[in-house]
Amino acid sequence: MSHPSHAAAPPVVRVRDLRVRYEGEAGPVDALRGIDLDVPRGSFTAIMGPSGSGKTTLLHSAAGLQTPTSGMVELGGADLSTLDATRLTKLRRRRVGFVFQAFHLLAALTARQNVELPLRLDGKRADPRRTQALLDRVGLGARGEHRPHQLSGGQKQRVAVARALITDPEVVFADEPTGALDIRSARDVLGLLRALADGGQTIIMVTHDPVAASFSDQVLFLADGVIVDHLRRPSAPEVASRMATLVESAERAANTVEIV
Ligand SMILES: Nc1ncnc2c1ncn2[C@@H]1O[C@H](COP(=O)(O)OP(=O)(O)OP(=O)(O)O)[C@@H](O)[C@H]1O
Repeated sequence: MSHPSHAAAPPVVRVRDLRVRYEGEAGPVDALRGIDLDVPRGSFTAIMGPSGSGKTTLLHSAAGLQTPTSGMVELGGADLSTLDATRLTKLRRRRVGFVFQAFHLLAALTARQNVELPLRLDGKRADPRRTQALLDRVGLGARGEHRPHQLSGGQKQRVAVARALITDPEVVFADEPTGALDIRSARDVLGLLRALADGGQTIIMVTHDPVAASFSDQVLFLADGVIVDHLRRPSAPEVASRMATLVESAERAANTVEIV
């Protein structure tokens, strides 16, 4: 969890009784079935759970990328359900940052231009000193003029992290940020995320990897659309063991359905 000095501050993300139902072809799917969550400012939270447990749905709902069926999401004090489409777009552009598994950098742009893109899309000018400071922060101070094809996977993801930070967002949401990286680059990126959280940046990350989760302050375990467990100051073996239990019971439940 966050440093004790943050304890009295209001949570940067508040989720109450969040529910998401998809109308699937084979009938409705309740992807989230009543999530309550407070995320302290400056904390690093990992979300884990078996495939289909609702991780991505939770991340997207908390980030304002999708509208829940019911319940409340508050981000930096703004209740997302009260925002019209224009305000929601502004909130997504200015107050949240995203990091994706597949980097999503534009191939034709340099690292510097990729980092500045969120500001340009918002009709703003980038301060070159700020861009340079962010490139320095992610260890790519000398690579600002490189294009994505001239960078390694880990370097591309670090550009993506700098891009997520350019608007000084309330929260950085990361969806499997190390899923496409080798072990060493993954650790570099996780170390960077950890350092950002230590510097006060709030980070929420979906991951399948217990080692990645061990860089966080707290791990939330989802199963079948509810939070069933959480670990503070997690170690990778502890996370792996809880995940193994969850996956086992998810498989048992799936088998039961087949037998019935
Ligand atoms: N657009 C959709 N329409 C119908 N069902 C959906 C849709 N998106 C997700 N689902 C279902 O909702 C449930 C939760 O999906 P979600 O992608 O949030 O899980 P997840 O934990 O992120 O899974 P994974 O680890 O496999 O990415 C799953 O049963 C999934 O099949």
